[in-house]
This record gives sequence, structure tokens and C-alpha cells, in this order.
Amino acid sequence: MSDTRNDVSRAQAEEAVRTLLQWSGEDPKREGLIDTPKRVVKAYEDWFSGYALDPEQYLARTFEEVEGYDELIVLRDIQFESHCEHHMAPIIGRAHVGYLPAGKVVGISKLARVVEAYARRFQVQEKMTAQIAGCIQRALHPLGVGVVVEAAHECMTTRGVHKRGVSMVTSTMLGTFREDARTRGEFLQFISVGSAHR
Ligand SMILES: Nc1nc2c(ncn2[C@@H]2O[C@H](COP(=O)(O)OP(=O)(O)OP(=O)(O)O)[C@@H](O)[C@H]2O)c(=O)[nH]1
Ligand SMILES: [Zn+2]
Repeated sequence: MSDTRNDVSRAQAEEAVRTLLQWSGEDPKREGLIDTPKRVVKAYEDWFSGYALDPEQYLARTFEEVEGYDELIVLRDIQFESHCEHHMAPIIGRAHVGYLPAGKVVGISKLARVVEAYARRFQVQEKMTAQIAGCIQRALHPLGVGVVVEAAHECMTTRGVHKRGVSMVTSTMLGTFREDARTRGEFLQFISVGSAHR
């Protein structure tokens, strides 16, 4: 892993963590905290790895053998972890993604990869929801796309208003999902049907 990213050296990033520790009331030099800046920077590489990814590229490979399939395709309960851009606090949730193909069909894991690539960035839930839908629209040109995201924002649970058990639900509907109540209804029905994993 490169030592400098986006014009910031690893040493500078670690120093920033040390500053926050000290600002919080800690002694960054005490034994238990010596390696913490290093760990936090490593964790950031994981949590924010999405900036280095090009989500559309995951949808470049399509399956011709299923090109005749012209019904709804839905991947539901795609779990994700993100961070809110206002407080840098975790957003934990799941996304449901559906599209009505117009020829191009992708491997289903790729839809989850698109969600991951956008989740591993600083986010606003509405923006992430629209980004996922827009990416699928641009890459596959389907007849329609629907994305529903349900998530808990830790900036609302562990701080601030301190409300547990609150979920934010957002959706972006494009094409037939927006214009045709039947397609939208079928999608919403698909994602609300009980899953074995819930
Ligand atoms: N719409 C939207 N709001 C978000 C999201 N993540 C966090 N927020 C909200 O962003 C707002 C930021 O409000 P501010 O008043 O600037 O920040 P704050 O003083 O920390 O607000 P409180 O959280 O109410 O303490 C808060 O209401 C958060 O709940 C998101 O994904 N979408
Ligand atoms: Zn927040």
C-alpha cells in the first residue's frame, strides 16, 4: 500500500489521529495508544477504499446467454457499512437493488459490488441511493432501476439526538420503476417478502 495518498503521507494521517486523541483528553504516548494511529489509518484504508474503485467497471461484463430474460431482477438485503459525511459516524444498513433489463444482464454479485464501492466512502444516504441507481442506469441502460436503502445512522444513536431503533429509508426509482406503478409495486413486493437471512 502506497505511503502517500491524495497528497497526504501516512505519517501526516497518523499525526492527525494523535491530535484527536490528545484533544479528547488522552496521552497519545501511553502504551495502549502507541499503535492506535497506525491502526486507525489502516482501518480508514478499509472503510474508505471505495474512492479507488470505479463502480461502473463492475457492470462491464454482461451475460449474453440470458439476454432473452426480460423480467425483474432483484438483489435484496445487501448489507453495507458506510460513514456519514457530516459526523464521520457509521451508517449501517442494507440496500435492495432491482432492474428491468433491456438486453444487458450482469452477474448478481456485481450489484453488491456497486453498493460496496459507494458505501466505502463518506456518504449522505440520499446521495448513495441515487449513485447506485445512476451507475446501473448508465452501465446497463435497462428499462428501469429501483434502489431502496434502509439504514441506521450512528450519529443519531450514539450522539446528538440519541434515538435508537430509527431507520432511514430512501429510494431512487428510474425509468419504468418511476413511471409504471405495476413494475414499482412488483419491486417493492419482492423486497418486502420475508428472506431466509433476516
Ligand atoms: N438527510 C440526511 N441527513 C443526514 C445523513 N446523515 C446524517 N444526517 C443529518 O445531518 C444533519 C447535520 O445537521 P447539523 O445541525 O449540521 O449537525 P449537528 O449539530 O451535529 O446535528 P445533530 O445530529 O442534530 O446533533 C443531522 O440532522 C444528521 O442527522 C444522511 O445520510 N442524510
Ligand atoms: Zn451524521
